[in-house]
Amino acid sequence: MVAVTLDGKATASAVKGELAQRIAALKAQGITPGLGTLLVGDDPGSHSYVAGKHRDCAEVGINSIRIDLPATATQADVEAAIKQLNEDPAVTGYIVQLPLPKGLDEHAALELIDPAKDADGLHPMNLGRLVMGIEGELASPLPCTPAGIVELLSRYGVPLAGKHVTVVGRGLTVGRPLGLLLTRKGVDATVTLTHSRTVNIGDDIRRADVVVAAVGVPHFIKPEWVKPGAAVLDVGITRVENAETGKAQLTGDVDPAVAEIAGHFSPNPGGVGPMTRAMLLANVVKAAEQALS
Ligand SMILES: Nc1nc(=O)c2c([nH]1)NC[C@@H]1CN(c3ccc(C(=O)N[C@@H](CCC(=O)O)C(=O)O)cc3)C=[N+]21
Repeated sequence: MVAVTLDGKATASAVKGELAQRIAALKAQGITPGLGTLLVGDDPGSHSYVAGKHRDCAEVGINSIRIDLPATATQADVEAAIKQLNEDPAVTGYIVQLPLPKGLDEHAALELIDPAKDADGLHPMNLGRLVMGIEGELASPLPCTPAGIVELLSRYGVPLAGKHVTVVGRGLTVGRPLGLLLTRKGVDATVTLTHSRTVNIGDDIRRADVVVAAVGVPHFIKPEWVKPGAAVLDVGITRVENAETGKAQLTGDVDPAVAEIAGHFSPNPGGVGPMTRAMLLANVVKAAEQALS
């Protein structure tokens, strides 16, 4: 069997097309949504992701505001930049690109983001609202990668209600909030959240109708662990240097042989990454709409 590809690039394009219409409606009312990014240091991966986010903004008609700080920036520099983004009326929503360079306090930085401008949904108040299952007006913006995963599965008709999802990785941006999202009323999956200290992880993966790999270990998920027909999403990515060319190569968390066992498979790149970016734009548009009402 060859798995159906969960094409994140094409799906993200469709999402962006829908957002462009909502952005046009906002502009007709005199409002242009703005996405801010704060990037600290010179990690090439982070630079490439942030550049992608600004390209997306240009494509759909969102203003972008970019603050880049050198690797030598202090915690006070980072906090001053956050204050500036909180106060800038052109910024509807923004993100602090993670990880911050060693020595800087990410949790302290996230706490300082104005929760109403938190385009990642990673402020403690917004994560708390997600835990509490608050809906409507006060609902938190959803963390972008988890929201992108749920949106991608939904657009391909992969069911989640009553299904068993095994999430591999408990990080702040993917695994931990994904568990919260998948178990919400209306999504209704049963989740096993696994991590580096899980014993016999293959057993947890073999039970799953949907496997989400977000560990950052190249080709960690083995074909013999996957139930035939399961949906497998490859989220983690590692830059591995090619021994011959010396060029950095992107390698996902899933062994490519899994594509022959799975029923649906999201590649990396071209899978969840573009969806993450589309959900970020969606959070900014939603924040602009809410500021209006
Ligand atoms: N505050 C914060 N929010 C984030 O959402 C966040 C973050 N920090 N830190 C790093 C991770 C990683 N991340 C990606 C987003 C898009 C792609 C993406 O679009 N990837 C393309 C390839 C891009 C390339 O070639 O470099 C793809 O998968 O096809 C990848 C990774 C967001 N993150």
